[in-house]
Amino acid sequence: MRAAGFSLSFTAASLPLPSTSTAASSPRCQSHVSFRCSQPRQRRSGVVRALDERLLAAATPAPAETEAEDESGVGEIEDGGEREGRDGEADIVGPSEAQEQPKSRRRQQQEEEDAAAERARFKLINGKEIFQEKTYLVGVECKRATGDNFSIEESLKELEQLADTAGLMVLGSTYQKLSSPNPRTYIGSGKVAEIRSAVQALDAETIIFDDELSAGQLRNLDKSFGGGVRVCDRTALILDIFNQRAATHEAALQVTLAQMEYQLPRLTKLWTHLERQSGGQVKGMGEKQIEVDKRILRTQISTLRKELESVRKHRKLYRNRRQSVPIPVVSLVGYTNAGKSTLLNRLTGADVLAEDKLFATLDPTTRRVLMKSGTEFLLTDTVGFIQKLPTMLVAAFRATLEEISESSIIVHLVDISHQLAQQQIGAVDKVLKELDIDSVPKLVVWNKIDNTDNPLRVKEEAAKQGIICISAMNGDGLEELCNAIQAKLKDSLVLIEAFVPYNKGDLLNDIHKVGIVERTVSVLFGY
Ligand SMILES: Nc1nc2c(ncn2[C@@H]2O[C@H](COP(=O)(O)OP(=O)(O)OP(=O)(O)O)[C@@H](O)[C@H]2O)c(=O)[nH]1
Ligand SMILES: [Mg+2]
Repeated sequence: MRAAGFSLSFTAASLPLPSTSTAASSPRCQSHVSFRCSQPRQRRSGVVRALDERLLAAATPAPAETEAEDESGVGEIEDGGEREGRDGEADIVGPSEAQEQPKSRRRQQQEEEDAAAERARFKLINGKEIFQEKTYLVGVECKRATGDNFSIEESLKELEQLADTAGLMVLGSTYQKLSSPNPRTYIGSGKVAEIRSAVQALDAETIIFDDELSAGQLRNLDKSFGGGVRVCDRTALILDIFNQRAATHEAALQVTLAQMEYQLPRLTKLWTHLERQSGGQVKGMGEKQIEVDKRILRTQISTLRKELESVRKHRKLYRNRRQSVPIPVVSLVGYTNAGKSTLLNRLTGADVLAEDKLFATLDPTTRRVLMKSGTEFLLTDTVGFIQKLPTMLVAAFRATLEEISESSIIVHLVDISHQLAQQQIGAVDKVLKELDIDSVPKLVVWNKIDNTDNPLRVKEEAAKQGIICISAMNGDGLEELCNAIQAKLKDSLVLIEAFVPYNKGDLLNDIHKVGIVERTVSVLFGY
């Protein structure tokens, strides 16, 4: 008997594959506050919603200070009412009908203009209608912060970008230098008064704080600013963006879970007026109500967790099935807006949304990349990171993010044209460490080289550090990147020696795809 075939030495991986995303709609809630406005804002949408909104609407009486403010506001906006009064006085001196008519026409015109301006504030973002709330931003610069961190100006600039992504209209911002944030009100009482004046002058509707506020801080700030202004924090804003952008069932479940966990300790602020009404009884109405609400919320959280678990089990099964094709997986990680989706689209011809907004991507997408050498790998694009990433969000997205840990290598994409590239690298490394995935082999890649002032100098600097420079936008450096990925993959693959009979030649094709063939020897033996 004669046997002939190829004796091969090749390296290959056997790794799990992340799932590919599918589209579905996410839940969205509406907010309700209506004040100093010529038209009711029934479709108004803001940053702290859902249960907060329902409870706030039912429970919060307008504080005296706000009522006074509202009255003046109504006077201001219902200009017509005031004029009518003045017209009434004028009647005594006898205004002619001819004089009244242009006035009422002017009033009507004014009302129409106001209504048009109000309508213009509804923006369509990701297919959802968002009301552009007028927003004011507040931060604290802690003196003990280390030099590695974002400066307060930079952090507020990023908060402004986040607000813009959420569809808010930022009117201004301020910050205070403190040794540490005030435990009662985050900022000092003088600063609270200053912000109150600024917010009134600007007619802002929402104040967003640059750090996560405790339940107590939120309650105290709510009281200080009065019921007419919504107070929320960076975490609520990020959660809101995630809520707006969640496109798959799993992402929507994860975001809702994170939102509920955020709301649970903060429910107290909504019912305190009922506690006051109870007149010092041992257990006030509010206290009972809040216990009921917390119980409802806890039940919802545990139902959500179970649902999420079953979705994940299903996805894991799907992933395990795909593991039978052992193609190495390369995960793209990086700060939000670094260009991950643009790179995936460029390398694979995928059609993932890539835009100049933060958190454009939430759900992982995986596509095949075929290199010139004939070798294939799977490239996964996933959610971007940000400094001060809310812990409940990291927890909720842990399962999605942990898939990164099952990759052969991680490509850390950096927007090198960004002023804060170094800080962003630090923030990404921190999250990778938190997720325990800093041990996966990593390739650092500088993107947006075309957007730098001096690309040549940046390339020289990168070469010194063994870093690859690319432009996902115009394709510069992509071949070099693929070669570097291939070289790095080789390190993570295992060596296999195999004998492939000539009559099983099709296997050779598969081997070339899943691994890197190092040596092929034609063998003829037998009888
Ligand atoms: N000039 C330039 N712009 C780029 C490049 N790569 C991406 N961009 C732009 O950067 C913006 C963000 O790109 P995305 O691909 O959405 O970034 P991302 O990392 O996926 O962002 P998230 O999904 O939010 O985490 C888009 O406006 C891209 O057009 C590049 O190489 N050069
Ligand atoms: Mg993206």
